[in-house]
Amino acid sequence: MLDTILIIGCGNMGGAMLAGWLAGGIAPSRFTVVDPVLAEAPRGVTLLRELPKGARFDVVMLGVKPQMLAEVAPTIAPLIGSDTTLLSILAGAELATLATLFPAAGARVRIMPNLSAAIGRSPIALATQAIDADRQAEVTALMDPLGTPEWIPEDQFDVVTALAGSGPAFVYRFIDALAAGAAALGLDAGQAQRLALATVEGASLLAAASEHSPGELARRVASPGGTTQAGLDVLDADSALARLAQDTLKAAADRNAEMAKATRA
Ligand SMILES: NC(=O)C1=CN([C@@H]2O[C@H](COP(=O)(O)OP(=O)(O)OC[C@H]3O[C@@H](n4cnc5c(N)ncnc54)[C@H](O)[C@@H]3O)[C@@H](O)[C@H]2O)C=CC1
Ligand SMILES: O=C(O)[C@@H]1CCC=N1
Repeated sequence: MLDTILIIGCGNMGGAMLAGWLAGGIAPSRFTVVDPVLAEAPRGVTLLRELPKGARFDVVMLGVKPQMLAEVAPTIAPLIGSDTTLLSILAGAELATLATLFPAAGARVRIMPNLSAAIGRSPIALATQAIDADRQAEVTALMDPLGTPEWIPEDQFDVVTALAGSGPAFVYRFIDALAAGAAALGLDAGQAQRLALATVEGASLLAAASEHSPGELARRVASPGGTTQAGLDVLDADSALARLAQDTLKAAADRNAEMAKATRA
């Protein structure tokens, strides 16, 4: 059973996952957080400034910056034994690196969530090696309150990190760009922001709930010869948006591969 959970590094992403677990009804008493900077932990969660000595946890989740892994790993390794499931959300930290740094772990799982874990709506990509089926099912169950867990081959982690991990930032830029474009055309800036956000929220929810693909939904918005088609023609000219999206994802995926190289132990 994955009852007790130690989170090492509870910043933006670790904090979002903790918030999602608590909102999903998991008892706060199951969580211990180690973070030297975090001002306070949610009620009922134990907050430590240093790693506990001699304690054992069913799950140890790494939530520090990837650049810190080599420095902190030797102090974390004594906490990890064959009864420990090691989870890592570190972009670019490969399973082979985790195996070198934490050889005693009973299981090691690489995870790529995003900040929507806080509201239980994150894609959760997972990769592992040589895990027994029961423990894998327990990890999936632990991730369920955070969104939609999907096990994927590790060699797809660069692109999945770009899409699912970094993706919210790209969507936020798109919202801002829509709002700025509308403001430039004369709409009040605050109103433009509200309308842009509500439009993206409604469109996403409808796409998620609909039996139709996003492409078909776009077709349904666009009356032939109407306003939408005039706008789509700009996005589609020379595949402008598609190329921009691909270039954006490629830059993020390439950076993830570089970070993996730099993090390799
Ligand atoms: N921010 C995001 O949307 C996503 C981040 N990630 C990954 O999550 C990890 C953390 O990223 P963020 O939360 O954005 O960074 P962050 O800087 O917000 O969080 C890192 C936390 O680690 C703490 N910390 C520093 N030294 C420590 C130590 N020695 N022991 C324990 N805690 C320590 C810091 O006080 C901070 O709260 C990274 O490895 C990143 O690749 C993965 C997916 C999405
Ligand atoms: O920007 C980063 O490196 C992390 C990984 C995915 C989202 N944030």
